[in-house]
Amino acid sequence: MYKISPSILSADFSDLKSEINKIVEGGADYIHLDVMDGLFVPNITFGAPVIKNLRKITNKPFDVHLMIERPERYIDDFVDAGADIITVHQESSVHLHRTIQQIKNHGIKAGVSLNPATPIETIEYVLENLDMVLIMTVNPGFGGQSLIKEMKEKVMKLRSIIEEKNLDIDIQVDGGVKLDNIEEIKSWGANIFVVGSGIFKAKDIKSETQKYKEILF
Ligand SMILES: O=C(CO)[C@H](O)[C@H](O)COP(=O)(O)O
Ligand SMILES: [Fe+2]
Repeated sequence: MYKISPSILSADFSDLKSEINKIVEGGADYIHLDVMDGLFVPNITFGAPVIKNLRKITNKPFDVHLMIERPERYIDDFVDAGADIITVHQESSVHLHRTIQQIKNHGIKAGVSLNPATPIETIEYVLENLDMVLIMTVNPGFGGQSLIKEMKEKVMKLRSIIEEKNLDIDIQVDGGVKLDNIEEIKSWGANIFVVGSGIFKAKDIKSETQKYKEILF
């Protein structure tokens, strides 16, 4: 039920193969891939061609977090690149329900992410179509930021809606997740934890990944 999804955003981009192998050896459940377009967020990372090449390294599920405007334009490319889960932002897609269907029609998992300022109510109408909701606990765009504690109420509210409606939806938390706060975030009701700088800025990436796994079980 509880999963770690290390984000390669803080990895050494000149050596992604060995960086990814280290998190896989450490027990990473997913590989979190942050795609940024310089429009939706003030930063640019990588796109589908890079992900397609990374696909050669591991069979671990690719958890693709799209921080791009009008993501519906690129869903097919990211599926072709090997995405297992595609998460789009509520704020980036005007026809959100249609975008989710576009993802689901490929037979992969669909997630929707909410910026810190976006309330849960904006996605209640699509919840039954989703496999995952990603609650951003930082303003998206960069790794290494501090978790916004006020997101506690949002995660707890979402968990109670999911239980009330008896839905099978993962709650992923992304941004500022560290060894010293992950247990508290787990108690809010999140079950998938994205960890970027907490893992990739550590001296021993493999053993740091193992520590996150151990703390959850
Ligand atoms: O989506 C993201 C930023 O927009 C990243 O996944 C997130 O910031 C992970 O990095 P860190 O754990 O260092 O906060
Ligand atoms: Fe992310």
